Amino acid sequence: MAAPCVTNRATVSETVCETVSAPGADGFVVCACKGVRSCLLCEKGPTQTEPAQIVHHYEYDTVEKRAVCADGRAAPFALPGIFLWDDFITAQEEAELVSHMDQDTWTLSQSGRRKQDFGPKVNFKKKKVRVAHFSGLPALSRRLVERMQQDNTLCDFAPVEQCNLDYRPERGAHIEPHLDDSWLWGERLVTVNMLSDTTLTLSLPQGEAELQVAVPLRRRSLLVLSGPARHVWKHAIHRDHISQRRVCSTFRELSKEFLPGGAQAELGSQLLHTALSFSGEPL
Ligand SMILES: O=C(O)CCC(=O)C(=O)O
Ligand SMILES: [Fe+2]
Repeated sequence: MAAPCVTNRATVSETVCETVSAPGADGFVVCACKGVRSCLLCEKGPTQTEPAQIVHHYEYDTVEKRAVCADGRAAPFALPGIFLWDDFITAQEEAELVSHMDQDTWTLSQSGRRKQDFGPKVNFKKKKVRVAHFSGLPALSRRLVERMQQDNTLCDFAPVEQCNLDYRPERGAHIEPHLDDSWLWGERLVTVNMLSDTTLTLSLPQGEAELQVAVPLRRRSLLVLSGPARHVWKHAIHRDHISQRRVCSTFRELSKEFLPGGAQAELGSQLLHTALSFSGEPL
């Protein structure tokens, strides 16, 4: 595939992140980055870079549902597995949701993010799930889940986990390109985007180069990733796509192994029962 819309991508090399004990400008006390992750609190100078990589830039056309070369010089291609629902929530619901989140504790996470988790405690490496402290999805999510189920794409969507993330530009918050787990988590990843517009970047190696597709995420919209967009393309939120505070809630369903007929169906049913009680407190 010819793709002339190109830049060089400098890859950040490992930044060892010390714990910062003084409060930052925004009142946060420590940084939680580990390994290659970093944020503006722990980056004390320019980070070292590895040789630049060629990147071919595309934009996701939400009407045609395909990736279009940013300068129009290469052929568009289909990118299945992206569903966008604009104005999924109202401005009033958004304010209420974020205000509730802000009454709970936000836990520091990697790459300058903060998070709140409503779900089982999971060790993905050891493939262990602990249900003990899980009390369900938050009460306010009941209405959101019921609304999701009104669309064909999500009519049988039954989430067992909700993760709220808080991204702020002053912390350089972002999320590195990654694939979500698919041992425990099922086909659809559903995210509600709040407080500001942003861009989700999908990436795929292409020989020595990389394809990147910018997917616009409007404030108050809902995004579903499935199929190739969930399992083949990595997803990321780049630091320079966070220009104002952004909060999102990601809902995840169970994989086949944890559904009726699967080897861990009993555990799955227990998780679903708890999740959909909507009486959750953050872990
Ligand atoms: O911030 C987002 O929209 C994506 C979050 C994400 O990819 C994740 O939590 O796995
Ligand atoms: Fe993810």
